[in-house]
Amino acid sequence: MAGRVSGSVQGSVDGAHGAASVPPFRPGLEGVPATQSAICDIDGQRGLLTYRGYGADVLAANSTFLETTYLLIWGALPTAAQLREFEQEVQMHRRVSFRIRDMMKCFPASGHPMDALQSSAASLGLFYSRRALDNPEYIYEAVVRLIAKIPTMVAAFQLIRKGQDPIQPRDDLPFASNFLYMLTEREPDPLAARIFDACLILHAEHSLNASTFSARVTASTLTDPYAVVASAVGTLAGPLHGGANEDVLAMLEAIGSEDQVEPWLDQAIAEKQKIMGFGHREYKVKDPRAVILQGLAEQLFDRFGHDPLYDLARRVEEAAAVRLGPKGIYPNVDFYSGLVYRKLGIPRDLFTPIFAIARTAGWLAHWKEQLGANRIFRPSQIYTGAEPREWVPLEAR
Ligand SMILES: CC(=O)SCCNC(=O)CCNC(=O)[C@H](O)C(C)(C)COP(=O)(O)OP(=O)(O)OC[C@H]1O[C@@H](n2cnc3c(N)ncnc32)[C@H](O)[C@@H]1OP(=O)(O)O
Ligand SMILES: O=C([O-])CC(=O)C(=O)O
Repeated sequence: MAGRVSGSVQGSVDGAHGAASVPPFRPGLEGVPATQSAICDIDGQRGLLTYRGYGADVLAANSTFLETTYLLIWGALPTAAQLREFEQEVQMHRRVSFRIRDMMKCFPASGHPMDALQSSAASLGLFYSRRALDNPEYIYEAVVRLIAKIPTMVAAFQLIRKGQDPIQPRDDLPFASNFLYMLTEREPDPLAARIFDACLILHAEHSLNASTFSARVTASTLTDPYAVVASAVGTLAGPLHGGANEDVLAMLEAIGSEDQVEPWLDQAIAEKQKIMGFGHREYKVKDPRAVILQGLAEQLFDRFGHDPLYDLARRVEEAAAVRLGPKGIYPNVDFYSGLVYRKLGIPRDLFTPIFAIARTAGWLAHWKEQLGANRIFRPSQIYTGAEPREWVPLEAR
């Protein structure tokens, strides 16, 4: 049967017998504006990314993750006093209830840390479920709690699954250093901490990507911010989105050596496989974040020793440019981030949870923006199922 649009915008899909004009169906909503937003802008032809008008490259070089979080959520750079207060509040709320830690001890150690994070993020709603969505203080407190506690939960699951007790956050350490400390039980090298903080800035926001769209749809029902973040975490986990960062390293290992790059790519492209860490709905050039992350990886290699997987990654980029470049397919943010995290000694299945730590800033900025001009998301669909038909009793089927 021909598709039929359900809902209040009626008319035929092909326009043959309906007076109302129906927007064309675009799989994946490609090019369809689904919201208005003042948070982030992407110029996908020139490879430019700004948060609230500031270049992401400028922020990565000069700001901190908490300052950038403030900027994203409240729209302007904080004054020194505002930043100090925000940092102190976040620091005071880093601890996670022993009940949540005990719950995490019941999770299977073999489970993926993104699943552990989604469940623990949602569980925060059990403790702080009050919804005062029109109260700026409630918004501030919820932002502080989520930004502060998500990293603690990621680090806690890492230690719990190794059979250890989670360690408490260190009040004397800034955000990035404290996370690395909670993960590794060692105070990180200052360069490593600075580079990690820059990675968080680069992953903090990216307009209406799949997980942020999820966050906004969930927010539009006026549910609590813990449910908003939990639904976004679940969306980020998929291999077409944030989950690609761990698959990139698996792909590089599968390729194995530089002489295998071209035959491996040729076969993968012939089999219509997606090359992980390549391609983007918005960018038709190399993702500007990939350029910066590559530079950060090189800084780490200069200081802590080279990684031969990086040479392989560069060969893949070169060979892929010839084959996929003409289609506008280049490395995205996930291509080089794993090499940075690997050099920092972070286990591979924590790459996407780290992405989630950073993106919580963007999700919350969109949550707040959605609440400011809310209308529930409820698009229409094109029905392609059966025409109304007669019920057939079980014994007659
Ligand atoms: C944080 C992030 O989410 S960044 C993205 C992380 N995801 C990945 O790295 C996974 C690999 N990449 C992809 O799957 C895609 O490029 C996405 C999901 C990022 C974007 O998808 P879309 O905009 O829907 O592009 P779509 O999948 O329709 O691809 C368009 C064309 O480019 C090709 N293409 C896109 N990405 C790739 C890729 N990574 N490798 C090979 N071919 C690709 C498709 O096969 C398709 O070709 P065709 O027109 O000949 O059929
Ligand atoms: O924008 C997208 O579709 C995916 C992405 O790069 C991100 O979320 O950082």
